[in-house]
Amino acid sequence: MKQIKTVGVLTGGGDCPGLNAVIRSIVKAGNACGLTTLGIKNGFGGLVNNEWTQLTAQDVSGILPRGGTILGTTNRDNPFHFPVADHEYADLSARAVTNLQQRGVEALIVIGGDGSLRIADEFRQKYNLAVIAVPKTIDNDLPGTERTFGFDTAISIAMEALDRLHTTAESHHRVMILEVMGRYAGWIALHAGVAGGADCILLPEIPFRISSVINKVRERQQQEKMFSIAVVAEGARLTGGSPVVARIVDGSPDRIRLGGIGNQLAQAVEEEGRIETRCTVLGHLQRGGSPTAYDRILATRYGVAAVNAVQDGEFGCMMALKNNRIVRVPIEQVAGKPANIPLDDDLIRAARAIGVCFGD
Ligand SMILES: Nc1ncnc2c1ncn2[C@@H]1O[C@H](COP(=O)(O)OP(=O)(O)O)[C@@H](O)[C@H]1O
Ligand SMILES: O=P(O)(O)OC[C@H]1O[C@](O)(COP(=O)(O)O)[C@@H](O)[C@@H]1O
Ligand SMILES: [Mg+2]
Repeated sequence: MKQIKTVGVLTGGGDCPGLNAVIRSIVKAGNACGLTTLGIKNGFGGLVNNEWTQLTAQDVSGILPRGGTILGTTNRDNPFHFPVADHEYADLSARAVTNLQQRGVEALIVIGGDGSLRIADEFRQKYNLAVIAVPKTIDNDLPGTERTFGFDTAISIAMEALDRLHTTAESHHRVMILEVMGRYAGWIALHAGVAGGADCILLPEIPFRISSVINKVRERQQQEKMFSIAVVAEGARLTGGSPVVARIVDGSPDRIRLGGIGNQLAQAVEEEGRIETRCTVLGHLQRGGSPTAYDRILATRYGVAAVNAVQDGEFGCMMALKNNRIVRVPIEQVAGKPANIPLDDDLIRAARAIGVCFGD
């Protein structure tokens, strides 16, 4: 087996805490076995536009606790459908492959989510490119792994927001609604909701009724709890309805950005339930800042595992957490597959058992 000497690494999609920890881990573990790591700036856009940066031990020094990505990222540019002019696209994937070859890059490590995985898989299929993926996203919406890094930090931030909303809700006898991210999956809402003691948790996986939320608020009032807290995932929807779209992002393959359900819910609860209600949209705070200890550890393990896969010459795989071990799963098994919360999820059951309302 030919030993690989140079790898490229890029970060794709929305940023998330722990990206720098993975980059650091790849560079350090790579150095230890004689591997040179080159950084590609700004995700797949930078691969097409030939934007590179060196990644030596010095370059990654001190980045473990830093949020974001030192490489930059984008959730737009897809090399197979690349924006070349206004509303005009071309397949520039061959140029991306040439750019890799010219730098002597023999394998590409993609740190990304579902969108990045699809692109990595297309490079593997069409060019037989040696790709390895590391599962990144605050949304935890990737199949094949029990955890993506970034998720733990996001739920910790959302939990703290819920703690803070509790004290003001209690003082004013109000309903407080927190809208969290997650795209079409409810992982952030479910985990933050349970950790933050929410009374209602509204998920994309379980369409909800306003009346059910109001009933929960009233039930609590009868128990002399004059305030209630609800967490709503940005992808949650009313029974028979669709998710609320906040904006359309041109040039992004997944053009839809969700958001707005929290304010709609607040208005409905206030009008129909006749109780003062406020909504907070947590937004990009969930993606910013320093990773938790859990995410730093997971990110470090993923980085080392990616280098091990390069050393073993095993490509076309995503690093995954299974039973607290890092394993390799074929990218083709996970790319393009949804990763929603199963309805019999243990945490949904536990939450129901302690009286949490899911709006159904
Ligand atoms: N359905 C899709 N098909 C092909 N490429 C996609 C798709 N969705 C997103 N992408 C591309 O994948 C990259 C990452 O996008 P995004 O989905 O936002 O992030 P993530 O990798 O975290 O899921 C971007 O370059 C984007 O253009
Ligand atoms: O940064 P943008 O374009 O507003 O995108 C927001 C979306 O990105 C996320 O924060 C992360 O999603 P990805 O991991 O797929 O990039 C979603 O939770 C949210 O819906
Ligand atoms: Mg995604």
